Amino acid sequence: MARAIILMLDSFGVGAAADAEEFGDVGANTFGHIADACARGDADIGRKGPLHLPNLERLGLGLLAEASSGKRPPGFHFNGPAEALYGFAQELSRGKDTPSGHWEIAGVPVLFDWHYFPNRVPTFPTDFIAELVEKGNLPGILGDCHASGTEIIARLGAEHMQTGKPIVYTSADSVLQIAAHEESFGLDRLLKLSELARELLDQHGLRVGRVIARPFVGDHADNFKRTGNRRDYSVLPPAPTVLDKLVAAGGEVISIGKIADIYAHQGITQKVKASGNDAIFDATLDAIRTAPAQSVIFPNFVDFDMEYGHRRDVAGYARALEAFDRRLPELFAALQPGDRVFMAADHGCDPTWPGTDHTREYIPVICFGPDLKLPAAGGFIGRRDTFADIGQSIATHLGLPATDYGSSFL
Ligand SMILES: O=P(O)(O)O[C@H]1O[C@H](CO)[C@@H](O)[C@H]1O
Ligand SMILES: [Mn+2]
Ligand SMILES: [Mn+2]
Repeated sequence: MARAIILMLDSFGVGAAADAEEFGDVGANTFGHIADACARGDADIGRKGPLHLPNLERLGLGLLAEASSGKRPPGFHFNGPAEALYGFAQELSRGKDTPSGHWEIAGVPVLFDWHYFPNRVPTFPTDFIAELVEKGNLPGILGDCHASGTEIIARLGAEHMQTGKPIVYTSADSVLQIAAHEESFGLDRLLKLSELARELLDQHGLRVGRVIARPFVGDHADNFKRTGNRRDYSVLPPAPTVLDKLVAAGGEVISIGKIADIYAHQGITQKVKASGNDAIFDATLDAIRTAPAQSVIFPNFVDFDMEYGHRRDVAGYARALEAFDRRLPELFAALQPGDRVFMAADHGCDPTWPGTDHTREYIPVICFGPDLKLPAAGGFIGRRDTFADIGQSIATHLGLPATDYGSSFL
């Protein structure tokens, strides 16, 4: 029975990509810089000492990071042979955003330019905001700027609760985010407003990747906290992905966490709601135990990005990686013959880098399965020219029509 499990470690980059200069990201390295900080003793909060990822290390993580960044991360001494195919990939898509990375992994790179909002105040077009205010029955909006989502709710959350004006902001990504209080503004109202924003952007011809609803709770700047009720409203991928091809062939695609939102609910047959890396890991194990042949099981481990990368929380990122690694034996035990696990990321988000945005990096590519025969010479699959090599390998494994981009490493 053939199945594919895609473990998306959101933002886990392994060193500046060849074109990092165009993004101001020369020298960025999410994995390498976390390992450096841990080795220096600078990430001893809730954990201690060098970064310890023994399971990922045996799958080739240290080896591939040396190949992608030119430097073996400190503490990673395993010289192989790795228990997986391992390599790293360059992104073909023009943006370093989540949809571009995800769609490319599924065989569809984004070769057009998204619309980005300029880094000035106001950031959004005035006619668009006027229409949003009118059609959304709003007293106005707050924000209208670039911001980090946690900082802006601390700064404007109280005013939002007093005035009823939602907080509308963006970042270096092609996103429009709306933060509003779950109770005082109302979750349903926020979701409807986000849908309206999506429609209006499309009508205004603004090719914005996602509108993101960011509900939060709390009653004071010190305790405002975003909840798991986040929703992303994406445009459709520009061509059928390997997920669409599997669905067309009668297979199952099981989204765990925010995957369904990222693919605009296309090429998905089951949606499992889960929030937080641990709950997502649990749901992944459940799906591995029950999914039929011809399935893709696709979780996104978003905490790496949302809770630690964007927050520039190095110790938190290290803790989350170590927690993920500790749970891998549960996954190994649940796998069945014919299963192939594809471990990847969608972009970088170096927690030591200036600002709070993503970083243009290579992603790790790791593939293993209980009955996958590894070449005697070792499983290094080199530098892949596009993330789409993963989608193409999935198409090969599941016997689906080839995707337009990528070459299979299986
Ligand atoms: O700062 P927060 O609101 O977490 O926003 C981040 O999350 C967005 C979507 O992943 C990114 O575009 C980035 O701006
Ligand atoms: Mn992402
Ligand atoms: Mn992100």
